[in-house]
This record gives sequence, C-alpha cells and structure tokens, in this order.
Amino acid sequence: MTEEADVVVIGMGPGGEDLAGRLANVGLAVIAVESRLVGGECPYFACVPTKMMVRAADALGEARRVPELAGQTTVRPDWTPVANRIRDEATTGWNDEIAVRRFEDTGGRLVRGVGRITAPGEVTVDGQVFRARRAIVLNPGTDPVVPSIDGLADTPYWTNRDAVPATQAPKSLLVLGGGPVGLEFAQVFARFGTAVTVLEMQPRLLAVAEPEASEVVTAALRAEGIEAHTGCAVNRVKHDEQFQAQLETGDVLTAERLLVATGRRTDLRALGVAAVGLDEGARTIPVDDRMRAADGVWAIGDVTGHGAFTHTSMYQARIAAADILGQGTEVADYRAMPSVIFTDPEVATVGLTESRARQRDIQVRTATTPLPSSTRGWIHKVGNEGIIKLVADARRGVLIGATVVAPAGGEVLGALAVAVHAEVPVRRLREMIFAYPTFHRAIEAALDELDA
Ligand SMILES: Cc1cc2nc3c(=O)[nH]c(=O)nc-3n(C[C@H](O)[C@H](O)[C@H](O)COP(=O)(O)OP(=O)(O)OC[C@H]3O[C@@H](n4cnc5c(N)ncnc54)[C@H](O)[C@@H]3O)c2cc1C
Ligand SMILES: NC(=O)c1ccc[n+]([C@@H]2O[C@H](COP(=O)([O-])OP(=O)(O)OC[C@H]3O[C@@H](n4cnc5c(N)ncnc54)[C@H](O)[C@@H]3O)[C@@H](O)[C@H]2O)c1
Repeated sequence: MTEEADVVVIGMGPGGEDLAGRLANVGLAVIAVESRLVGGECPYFACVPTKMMVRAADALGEARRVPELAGQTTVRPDWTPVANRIRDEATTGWNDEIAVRRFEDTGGRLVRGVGRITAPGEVTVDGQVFRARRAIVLNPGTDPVVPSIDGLADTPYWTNRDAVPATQAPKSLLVLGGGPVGLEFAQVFARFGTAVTVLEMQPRLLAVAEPEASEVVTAALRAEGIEAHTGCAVNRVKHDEQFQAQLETGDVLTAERLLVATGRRTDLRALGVAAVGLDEGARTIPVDDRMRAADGVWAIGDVTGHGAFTHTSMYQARIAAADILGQGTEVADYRAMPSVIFTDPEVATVGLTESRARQRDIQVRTATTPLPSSTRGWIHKVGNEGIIKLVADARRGVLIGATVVAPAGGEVLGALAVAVHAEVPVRRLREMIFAYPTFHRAIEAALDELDA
C-alpha cells in the first residue's frame, strides 16, 4: 500500500531532524526515514561525545600545567568517567527514544529503515512505497572512508564509531589521517596516557588549514609526546595481537589499536538519486542557494559539500524548510562559514584561507600575529601557543578570512566571524576598543600588522 505525505525526509541528521520538526510543527504531513539513530552522527558518534572527551582531556592538560604556575599536582587519568558520561549523558546508551518522541510530538511519523528514491516524488523503504506530494529532502550524511590499503579491511580497525564507545583508552594507537577527526582523537587519547602516532599522507597535518596553524598545532602535539609522521604512505596493515602498519619506507609501526580517520564518503547510488536525474557517481549533491537539488528534491548537510559541520546542516535546514513552505526569503551565503577544530590549542577558521583567496584572484593582504607575545598570551604562559592570521581583500578593504589558533580560539573567532559576515570595513575594526588583557585583543595587533 502506498502511503502519502507532504514531505518525505531521508536521513535524520541534525539538519533533517530540524527540518522535519519545523515542517511538521506547521501542520505538514512529514514522514522521516532513518536507518540508524534519529539525530545522526553528531550526537552519537561525533561532535557531542568527542567534545566531552576533549573537555576531560583538556582538564588533564591544564592539570599538568600546574607545576609551571601554581605548585604540584599528581594526575592519574581514568577513562571511566568519560565513557560513563558519553554513555549516560551524551547518547543515553546510543538510544534515540528522546529524539524520536520529540519528533513524533510535532505530529511527524518516523519510519525505520533505508530509504531510496525510486521515482520522482517516490521513496521506498524495505518494499514499502511513500509518495511525497511536495518535497523529498535528502540528509543522508556520510560514512567513514576506509582506504584500500593491503590487509586493512581484514583487521578490527576503529573508525569514530568505534572510538566513541570505547570503554578504556588503549595503551597505544596508530591514527591514520591527520585531519580534524584524527587530531582530536589523537590528543584526547594521548592525554589519557595512550602512546599515539599519527600517520598523514599530505606534507603537513591539517593540510587544508593555514600553514601557520598546522605548524603551531603540530609543534603542540609533538610537545605532548604524540609522534606525527607526515608525507607518509602506509603500504600494508596486519593484525594479530597488535596492529602492524608497514610504511612505504619499510618501517613497521605497531600499536594496540588503529583508528581510520581518512575522511568521509557518500553513496548516492544507494540513495537512488539517478531516479530524479542526479549523478549517482558524484561525491556530493549540488544544490542551489535554497538547497534545491532537482524538481521536488532538496538536499542538506554534509552531502551538499558546503562544509561537513553540524552548523552547516542546520543552517541549510532552515533555508530549505522556508523554501518548501514557499516562505523563503533567505538564500544561502557561505562566505563567513566558521569551523573549529577542538585540539588544544583550538584551530578556528572563518571564510577563506590565504591560498583559497589567491586562487580566486583576489588582491590579498595578510597579517599574522603570534599569541604568546600578546599581553594575555604572556600572562597565560604555559599553553599559550597560537596565532591570529587575517586575510583581507585589499581592494574592498574588508576581511574575507581569519584563523585563530589559541586557547578558546573558537570563542575568539566570534568577533572575526561577525567582521567577515557583515563585511565590516577594516578601518572600522581599527576604531574598535578591544578589552585588556583578553586573547581577542590580539586581533588589534593583527590589524596593525595588516595596515603596516
Ligand atoms: C568524529 C567527528 C567529530 C565531529 N565533530 C564536529 C564538531 O565538533 N562540530 C561540527 O560542526 N561538526 C563535527 N563533525 C561533523 C558532523 O558530525 C556532521 O557535519 C553532522 O553530523 C551533520 O551531518 P548531516 O546532517 O549531513 O548528517 P549525519 O549526521 O551524518 O546524519 C545522517 C543520517 O542519515 C541516515 N541515513 C543515511 N542514509 C540513509 C538512508 N538511505 N535511509 C535512511 N537513513 C539514512 C544516517 O543513518 C544518519 O543518521 C564531526 C564529525 C566526526 C566524524
Ligand atoms: N570540530 C569539527 O568541526 C570537526 C571535527 C571532526 C570532523 N569534522 C568534519 O568531519 C569531516 C571529516 O574529517 P576527517 O578528519 O575524517 O577528514 P579530512 O578529509 O578532513 O582529513 C582526512 C586526512 O586523512 C588524510 N589521509 C587520507 N588517506 C590517507 C592515508 N591512506 N594515509 C594517511 N593519511 C590519509 C588526508 O590527507 C587528510 O589530511 C571534516 O571535513 C570535518 O568537516 C569536523
């Protein structure tokens, strides 16, 4: 029997959940299809539990800084409170009952299973056909990429979905991939006593960040005892009692666990996008500035390729929901897309990096100021590593990008995100009063540098 609704949502990630609830709340008949957990990757295997890990690891990191500032401490890390907090507070035992109830209370209907577009306006879940009168919305998210390294597939490697539920910190860990996922986990486990080695194939860690940011973070991680190999290819992986990773150089590294953190992938073929004329071999679904992907089809979240962040997914959900309701006045504008990598120091970015700006033939001016020599950085002392880098469009006299590497760098970024978003003229920023002695006051030094 075919069932009809106004809107069928495939995938209840942060954006899908938000959009489905918004539309059901205003009286549309909404069917949401979810194959795993309502809420998606973020609350169960990504942002939320990993930031609980980071919070705990940062407490250990700060405690270890006490001898340089305030006397003596003895730090004996214990993973149990972290594992318990993730199980009980973050994920309620990887159970989505609360999220399901929240959605059903809006009047929406949840269907468990894998959804596939089988014709325009038609979604099939385990043989049951649903017709969407107004919209199909795709929010399928991504899965971890597992590189085709000889032997790897036959080993009990971890991805983020295994590392988050870990009940103890491993004795040793090889991390494949030096991007945000790899580095956040690397530092967390290292601070809990795990001997961590990061293997990154690009010439530097955080290869898409500003090189100055990579440099500071790499030095900070190495200073904590994390081994980082860059420009490094793994040829073969074996597992008996331990993991063994053979590098191109012939060296063999061993560890109790191996975490694959080499990026994310989509499977558009499985989603059946060809049925609505979309390229099923593509890596992302192209959308216009109202998230329209095809006639009667909207896509939101990681799958659109506009930044794999929860805030992207939720931003796009708001715009798509308004468009579906015919009330869309807002169009997507990604110029001031922020992101924060929660290492210590945090790496916070908004807008364009210098190299991205140059690729666009913008007349670029940049300025970089070191944080340790700012008043607050000097007072902070141990743990004060960082920089602020500004990227300006010299012709227009506005900032188009910024990177903050600092303790609480994500919070410092707020001011610069406003500047990029609202295109505040640089000369107007120069007239601001920056509170003394804050980390964000270093923005003033960077602006001075930009003027010089
Ligand atoms: C370890 C880690 C840490 C991260 N930390 C942060 C962070 O601190 N801040 C941040 O902003 N971002 C972070 N991210 C990224 C963030 O998790 C994602 O950007 C976010 O989850 C948004 O994804 P999404 O909305 O595209 O969908 P997802 O959250 O991936 O959810 C998609 C849902 O769709 C379901 N689904 C897929 N296909 C189908 C189908 N055919 N039928 C039915 N259901 C389907 C899936 O089961 C899933 O539940 C992190 C990612 C990782 C891996
Ligand atoms: N705090 C945050 O906002 C946050 C945190 C984690 C993840 N995320 C999001 O999740 C997405 C995925 O993150 P990620 O770190 O998995 O992916 P990524 O693509 O950002 O980084 C993966 C890294 O692995 C390297 N790599 C790939 N294959 C390799 C191999 N065979 N050997 C060694 N290195 C290899 C790549 O060169 C790259 O540097 C990111 O795009 C990010 O937006 C966000």
